[in-house]
Amino acid sequence: MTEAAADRIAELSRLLQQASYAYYGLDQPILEDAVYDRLYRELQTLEQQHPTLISPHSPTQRVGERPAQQFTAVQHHIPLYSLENAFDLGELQAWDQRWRRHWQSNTGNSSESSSSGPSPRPPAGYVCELKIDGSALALTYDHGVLVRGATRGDGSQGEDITQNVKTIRSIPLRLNLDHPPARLEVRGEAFLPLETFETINQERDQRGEARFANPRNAAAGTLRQLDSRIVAQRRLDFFAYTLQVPEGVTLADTDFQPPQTQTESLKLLQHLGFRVNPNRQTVADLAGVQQFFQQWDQARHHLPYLTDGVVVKLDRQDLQAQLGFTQKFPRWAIALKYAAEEVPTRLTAVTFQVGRTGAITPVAELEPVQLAGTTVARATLHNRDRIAELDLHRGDTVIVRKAGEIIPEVVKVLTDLRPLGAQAVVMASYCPECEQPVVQSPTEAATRCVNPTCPAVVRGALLHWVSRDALDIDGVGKKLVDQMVAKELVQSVADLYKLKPAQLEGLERLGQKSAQKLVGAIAASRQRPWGRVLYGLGIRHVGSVNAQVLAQQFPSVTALAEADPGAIAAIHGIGPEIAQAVADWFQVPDHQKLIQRLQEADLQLVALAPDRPIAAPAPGPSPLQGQTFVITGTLPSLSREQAKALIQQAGGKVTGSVSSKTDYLLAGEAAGSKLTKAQSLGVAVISESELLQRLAPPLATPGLDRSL
Ligand SMILES: NC(=O)c1ccc[n+]([C@@H]2O[C@H](COP(=O)([O-])OP(=O)(O)OC[C@H]3O[C@@H](n4cnc5c(N)ncnc54)[C@H](O)[C@@H]3O)[C@@H](O)[C@H]2O)c1
Ligand SMILES: [Zn+2]
Repeated sequence: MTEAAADRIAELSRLLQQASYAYYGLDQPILEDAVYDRLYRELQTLEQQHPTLISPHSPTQRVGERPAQQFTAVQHHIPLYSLENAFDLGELQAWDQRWRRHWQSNTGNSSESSSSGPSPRPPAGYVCELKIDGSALALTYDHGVLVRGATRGDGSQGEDITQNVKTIRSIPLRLNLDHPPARLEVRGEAFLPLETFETINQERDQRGEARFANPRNAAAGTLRQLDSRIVAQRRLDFFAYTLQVPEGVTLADTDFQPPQTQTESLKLLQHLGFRVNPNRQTVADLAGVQQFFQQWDQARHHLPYLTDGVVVKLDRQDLQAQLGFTQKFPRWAIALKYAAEEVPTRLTAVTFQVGRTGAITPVAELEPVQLAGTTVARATLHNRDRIAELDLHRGDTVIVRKAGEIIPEVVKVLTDLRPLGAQAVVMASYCPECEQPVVQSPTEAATRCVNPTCPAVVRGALLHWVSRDALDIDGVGKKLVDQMVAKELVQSVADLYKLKPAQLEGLERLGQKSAQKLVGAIAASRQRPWGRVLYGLGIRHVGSVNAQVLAQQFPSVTALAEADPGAIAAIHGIGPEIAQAVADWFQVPDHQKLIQRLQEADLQLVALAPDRPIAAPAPGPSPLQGQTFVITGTLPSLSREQAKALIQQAGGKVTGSVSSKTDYLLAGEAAGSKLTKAQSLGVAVISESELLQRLAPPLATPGLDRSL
């Protein structure tokens, strides 16, 4: 185990070092920040578990990079630190506990508040500031005059970029004080507004130069331009966030009032002539922090500059002084990061999924990670070509991406972190469902199972058929479809229309009544118009909109099946690709058979006026033969449409108004005038369950010989 850990530590350190150099030294990152952060965290955790393996050169032991050659290196008067990251609220709370414990042990266990429990609570307030995605600057003002501007560098040594800093208009060259102290240090973030960033990249494109990956690198690169005139053109901006009085500087005889809190510091910085980010808030507790964080999660996207989190700082500067710094971070501040869209994780296995078209999708099974606010344990690998392109191997560290609502996908493999002797991942050659050999399409990347009775294909076809935009059959979900296919009750969508309640009863969570209801819902789908049926067939490229267009132009299945692909392609909005897919579909004998069976099952394969009466009842027992029903009120479980279909299927007739010819009024809740009329005419009034009982006996008894 230690050996594996040592290997991983070595690999991670090497990669992070490379990335850090590319990032700070060249301003051309090779990793996304979020990916860097996670790998860094992994290294940190491993080092904590194996402290003997920590090297003094580990990326966890240092801040930033040494200053580059082209500028004069300068020693910072006060070191610049990095910030610790919290990736969620749990980590924020852990930080809160940590500083409190540290404070307790360093201040002799005394609590300023009256409580003396295990967790001391010095009165804390927090300042929430947006974490500006730019480059840190250290500014030195001697007697109120800007004398030096430096990059952070490795935290103790930075680069002297005073000439460049002086071009930034939001940095005052002289402080707004009549009697300034001998020295003041100001820190803040230099950044490029998004708009400027875009312009710079366009210019770089034109000159054939590499684009900057993000505004932060562009800002850092700009600050280290040797020609200050270029810097001046680029219009960097600056937000100040720290004001410090170096040790030994006396404030007597000055008009400088040292601030006691970060809140006061920010106000004072503004007064001194700096731009301070207005989007900040002083809050009493972590709930306030959370609220600020959430508020800016969306709002930050409307800002003209990039932010990647919220910096939370203890407001009281006496607390800050008592807590001090670790080797890299202040103990009194933390960066709460917004959810990333790309993170690294490890591939544990590759599985294969069969879709309704038989297409086989390789799926990466992953060590679960938090990504864009959800836990991700699987990601799509798309197809065979993609696997090859990624050069995916078992045990690889991969980068998964999830933006917006998109399904997570593997976008990259970190080959530097590949375990020794790892085996390449290859596409399945047999269908994982039916074990038939798969077929590689000659024209596209897809690999397919071409077995028409492959359970996965049948299940997919059924789920598509019952979906909302297709036949919209209520109550048929994935679970039920899985069971119907597994029990071989249904092998084609046409089989649905032959189902009897008795066959469905006993399937998981399906009683007599719900089986009845389901058959009713299936029967009701016979009324869906031709366009929906066409969409339900699941012809490739024929989405619900295309299906409507086709159904309008070709008012029957025969017309469409016999149409020339050229005629189909000529329709506005339909192209040759769709036309060919339609023509091909009708060529397949299995599909022709399906159409015939759907015709027999009385589905709408012809466009008709919408008020077309319901089709003739399906063959079978007709317990309601010759009886006339009227439906009123809200039924407890069936929709009116479903009840109507059930009655008609059993040979009954449904009319709209009660008369002496009405045999039954099927009444639900809130039945009104029809009920009164039925009662006055002496028409029998029945409930939904009474109706279902009338339908049930011949259908619900398994094994009953219905040919009697
Ligand atoms: N992509 C890569 O390959 C790569 C390599 C190295 C580092 N990085 C990135 O750099 C980060 C580490 O760099 P870092 O040490 O600069 O830490 P950091 O950027 O995570 O946090 C510290 C910095 O935040 C900035 N900051 C912005 N707003 C602030 C505010 N209101 N108050 C205080 N500070 C504020 C300051 O510049 C400060 O130095 C990592 O989190 C990583 O995302 C990326
Ligand atoms: Zn198969």
